[in-house]
Amino acid sequence: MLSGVSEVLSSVVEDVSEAVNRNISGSQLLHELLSAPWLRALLKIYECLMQFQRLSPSPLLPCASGLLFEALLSSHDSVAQSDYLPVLSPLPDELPEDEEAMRIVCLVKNNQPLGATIRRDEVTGDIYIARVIHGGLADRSGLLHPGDLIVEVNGNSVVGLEPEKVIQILNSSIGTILFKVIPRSTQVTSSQKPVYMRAMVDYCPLQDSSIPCPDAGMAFIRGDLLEVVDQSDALWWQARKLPCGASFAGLIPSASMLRSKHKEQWCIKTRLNVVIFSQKHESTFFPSAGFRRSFRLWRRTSYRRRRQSCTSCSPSSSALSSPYEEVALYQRLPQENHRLIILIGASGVGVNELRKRLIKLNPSTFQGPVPHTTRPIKEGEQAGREYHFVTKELFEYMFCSIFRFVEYGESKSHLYGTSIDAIDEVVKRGRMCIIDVEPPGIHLLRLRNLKPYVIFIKAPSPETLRQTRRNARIITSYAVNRAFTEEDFLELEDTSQLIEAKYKQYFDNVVVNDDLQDACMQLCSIIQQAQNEPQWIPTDMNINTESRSK
Ligand SMILES: Nc1ncnc2c1ncn2[C@@H]1O[C@H](COP(=O)(O)OP(=O)(O)OP(=O)(O)O)[C@@H](O)[C@H]1O
Repeated sequence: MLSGVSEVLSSVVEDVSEAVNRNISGSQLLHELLSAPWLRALLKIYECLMQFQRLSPSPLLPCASGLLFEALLSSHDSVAQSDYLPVLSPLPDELPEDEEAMRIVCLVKNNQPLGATIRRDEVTGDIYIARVIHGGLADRSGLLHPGDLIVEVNGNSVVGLEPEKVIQILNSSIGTILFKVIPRSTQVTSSQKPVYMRAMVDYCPLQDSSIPCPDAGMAFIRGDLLEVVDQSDALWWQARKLPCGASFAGLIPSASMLRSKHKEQWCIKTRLNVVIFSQKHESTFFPSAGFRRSFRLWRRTSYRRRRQSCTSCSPSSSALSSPYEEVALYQRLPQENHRLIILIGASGVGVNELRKRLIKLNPSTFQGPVPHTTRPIKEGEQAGREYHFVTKELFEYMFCSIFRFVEYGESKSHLYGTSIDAIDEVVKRGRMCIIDVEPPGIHLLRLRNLKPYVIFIKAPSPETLRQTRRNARIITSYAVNRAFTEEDFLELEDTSQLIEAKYKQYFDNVVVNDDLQDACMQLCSIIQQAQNEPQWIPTDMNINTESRSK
């Protein structure tokens, strides 16, 4: 009867097809429905199930009796969805305390150094990883750490070997290097944020006998911007030079290390009776008497004397105390005061000429500070326009007690000077203050509210000076105003180099004053950038507050 369901269906379909032939309305639709394959398949399943039921099947395993079909399918689904990884047996509870886990590290050698230094324990003869260079091969592998004990390199036991011998094995390995190491029991994970610093001294690892690994050392010169990525060692830091070229860092002496090195060198030199710098002059950061012609006074007679005092290449006392200066990126906001623009250069190079031209070019933007003087006011002059006319007592008070002068000088028994207040006045008025000072004057102006941007006006070669200064006049005293001589050109180049060598760490930019027009245009664009684009500035601009109050 059950198998007859399909047969009944077939005969019904036959009848319906006859009705289709006779064009009876609706028969076509009914025929299609009854001939549908799904209906036939469904009937087939039904027939099979009925047949099984008739046979009364029993479960193969006794425990499976009573299983519901849905439960079976649900079990199948949950098994199919699970991951079954091999389960490791648990560690025994009583492991011996001196049990050491060995780690096998495989590094693929490329053109870069491995980026790790080693040291030998003099007592045990064990070889350890001393430091891992940031960004190097070993660091990027994440598998070698300072303090790891190296047991084997490429199958060679290194215990008791001289570090040089281990290096030899490492250097002679081609392709991959297999280390067997016992990791340091407590791993120190260093997650230091980089600190940005400007180098205030020069350093060359090849001339430093104390560096643990000269090959890993990084040379730098004053003014270089360094990204210090690791300061975990008190003596040796790791850093990269910015803008960043290398992917891995180099070793540099820490600030305290450099301080003691320079102190040592300084002591040796003073013992040899070599005058490195005028200690009194540098420690107070106060410029020697003498000032630029922008004060309408003359200073050139002291040219050679000044050269000795302010352009010696030796480290200054400030560099000795802070061999690195921490810096941060600063972007001036439109509502903030403009940064002070300082022009520095050898006397006669054209600093004053460039400054005057900039102001003439855009008098509503650029302005110089009004100097103070003790001389009496002349006819046609206006107080606060040409000069601030003050008494000698007030001038001396400003100079001695409140340290308000950036530069000062005396001419024909009258005192002249540029004060910080006069600079402040220009800045507060929303103008861009542009000033030329003697190099030591930079220190006094490194103030948070002024955020000075220092541009070095460099002398071109004597050859270019000869060509460009044919019609220029040099004023060597009130009485002498003459053409440049060959000696002036050589001296200009010489002094320019000396100033650069000593003060370059303070320069934000350099302009070579060859063609006057070009130099002026270059200055304009640099100043624009200084005011509107992010620049690295010392994190603490008030560094002179302390020295000035001494
Ligand atoms: N690029 C240049 N080409 C030709 N002449 C120049 C150039 N720069 C400056 N001069 C001329 O050189 C002379 C000296 O320049 P300036 O007075 O500006 O020197 P300075 O650096 O301010 O030195 P000081 O502070 O001793 O006066 C001036 O006559 C000036 O016009």
